[in-house]
Amino acid sequence: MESLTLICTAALLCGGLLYWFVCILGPAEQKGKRAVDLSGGSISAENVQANYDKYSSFFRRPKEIEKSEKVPDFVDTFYNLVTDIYEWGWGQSFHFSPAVAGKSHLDATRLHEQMAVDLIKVKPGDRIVDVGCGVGGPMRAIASHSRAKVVGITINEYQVNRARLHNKKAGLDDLCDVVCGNFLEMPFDNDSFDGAYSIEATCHAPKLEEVYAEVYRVLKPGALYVSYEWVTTEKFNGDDQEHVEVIQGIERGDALPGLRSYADIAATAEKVGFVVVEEKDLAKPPALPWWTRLKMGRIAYWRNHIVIIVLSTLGIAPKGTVDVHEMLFKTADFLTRGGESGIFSPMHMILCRKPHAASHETSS
Ligand SMILES: C=C(CC[C@@H](C)[C@H]1CC[C@H]2C3=CC[C@H]4[C@H](C)[C@@H](O)CC[C@]4(C)[C@H]3CC[C@]12C)C(C)C
Ligand SMILES: C[S@@+](CC[C@H](N)C(=O)[O-])C[C@H]1O[C@@H](n2cnc3c(N)ncnc32)[C@H](O)[C@@H]1O
Repeated sequence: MESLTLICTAALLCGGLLYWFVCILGPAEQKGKRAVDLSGGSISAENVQANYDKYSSFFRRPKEIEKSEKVPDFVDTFYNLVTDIYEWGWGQSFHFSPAVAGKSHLDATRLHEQMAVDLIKVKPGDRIVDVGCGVGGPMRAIASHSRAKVVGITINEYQVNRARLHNKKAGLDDLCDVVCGNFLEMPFDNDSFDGAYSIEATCHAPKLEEVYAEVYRVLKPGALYVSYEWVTTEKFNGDDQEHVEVIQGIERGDALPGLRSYADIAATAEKVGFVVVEEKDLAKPPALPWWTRLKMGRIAYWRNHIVIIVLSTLGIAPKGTVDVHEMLFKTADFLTRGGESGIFSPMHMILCRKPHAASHETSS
């Protein structure tokens, strides 16, 4: 009898512990993606490990990543590896946003996205482009908020399929369209959009000038473009070893050919012909820290790591997923350090206008 009680108590305790581990510690962010569905995007399961090794080798030989023409391919590989983990552990919007007192992460994310489309002043029925659209979290929020037609472009085919699926499920496929392509050579006509935005995407361009010039080309004269840029701030000191370690950690874990300084953004926009209307680091106080969400998730990341190890051992998650997750785990720490020290911002906002003619409009 006594051993039966012992067995029952132990079973109850184990069940309780499992429930706490999986449910109370926080289910992964989005109901849409489950741990058992984690894949290597368009990469077949048996090639995930090799592709991860190839991705990390770019950083072992720094010269590789400096070759601009290789960057889009390398970014595509990165998003094959991380897209499912992002969706599972973060949601459908692949960006940060300042925390907002009394609001959930999801609400804060939506506010940050709506601000972008409010800034470019579009009307219902206007056609706008989302430059580097991910799986379309921002696109859907922006289309519902503005009733503008949004065309997203991403280099990653797996994301195109995910985004189309989500658009359909959300009943927004009449307003949202997605194409697979390179934002350095967009498959769109000159002067064909009423507005454009990019959220934490142009940081992947080897040369910012090239992507800004493309956005400029496809915008109608008079139209506005807003971008949330990843930058090093005025607090970054290239002679400080710790600063350099943090910034290189961010570059390695986020497929960046090299973070640029906040001071270069407006000059680049002007160089391609834009008139700069406004420039502001949205991470600066009184905005609340964007990195608290990342920092607070640490216990859940441990839980996620164990789940991934188990799934990978059972052959459910592709071999290599553990390495990818470990890389993201480290990246979360570098990003948090970048935010806390103030040397890095993922939301340096620049708002620009394509002038009506090659006129002499001046920046405000
Ligand atoms: C703009 C970019 C991506 C920004 C963020 C959306 C992502 C940057 C780091 C990512 C993550 C780090 C830790 C992961 C965690 C270990 C895992 O268990 C669950 C997913 C993470 C939280 C993941 C989610 C997305 C990020 C926050 C870059 C690429 C230009
Ligand atoms: C961090 S994600 C941000 C996605 C989206 N803006 C969001 O906030 O959810 C960066 C996006 O830029 C896209 N991207 C990067 N380089 C690109 C390129 N050369 N051409 C097209 N898309 C690119 C990636 O495929 C990815 O969709």
